[in-house]
Amino acid sequence: MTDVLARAEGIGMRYAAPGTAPVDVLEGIDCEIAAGDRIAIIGPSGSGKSTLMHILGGLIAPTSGHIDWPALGPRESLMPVKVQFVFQGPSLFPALDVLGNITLPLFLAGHTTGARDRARQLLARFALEELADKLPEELSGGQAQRVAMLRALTTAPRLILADEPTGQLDSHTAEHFLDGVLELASTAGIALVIATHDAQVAARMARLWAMDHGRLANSAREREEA
Ligand SMILES: Nc1ncnc2c1ncn2[C@@H]1O[C@H](COP(=O)(O)OP(=O)(O)OP(=O)(O)O)[C@@H](O)[C@H]1O
Repeated sequence: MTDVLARAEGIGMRYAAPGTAPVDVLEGIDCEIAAGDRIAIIGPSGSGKSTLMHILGGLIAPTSGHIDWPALGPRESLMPVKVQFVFQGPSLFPALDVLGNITLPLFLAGHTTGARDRARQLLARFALEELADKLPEELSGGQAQRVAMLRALTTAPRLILADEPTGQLDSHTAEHFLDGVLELASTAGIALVIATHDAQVAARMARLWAMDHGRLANSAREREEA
């Protein structure tokens, strides 16, 4: 059985809005995510990190190249159980409390029994249990980011793609939170891909992908380890 979760070959992404010149935001990207991988994607703003993650998780299709998910199946089967996203912007549903938000993927997948208990345990694991009944508008940015990550963990997906998941946390809280996430991901066999501008977060991941103007350059660290 293959352990390749996602495999991209020659991926390109061209945005073409009516009346404007087309823009190539990704070009010629080859990459692979294996089961249990820990990958940091770094690179300047606008270099294409989010776009690449959205393609790798099947949220959008590339305009050129090929992508498949050998160990997961067809694109339409990926979400919400096998692949989860943590988006850069606010992504919690305003009308649901924190428990409702965390359990949403479980309900969508039909796993209703014990869902709220499981979510409470997850919150307690991160000392966030006092947030359980709060609405998203009552949370700080950093609390909302952590709840979004817990929502991604709740179905124990094979792959989580997280866009700047610690961007609104102070460095101590970010490190502590990441410790817990990495531990849970290891226990549950979840591969984690994180786009980050935080060097300390990137250093915690086993592999480093460096994006530059829509291209993926193998980083020094990955070259050294090859
Ligand atoms: N839907 C879209 N239509 C047109 N252009 C887009 C679209 N989405 C992204 N882009 C452009 O693609 C480029 C790459 O954006 P992307 O968000 O992938 O970069 P990023 O590296 O994640 O940036 P950041 O670090 O600021 O989050 C940017 O120039 C952006 O303006």
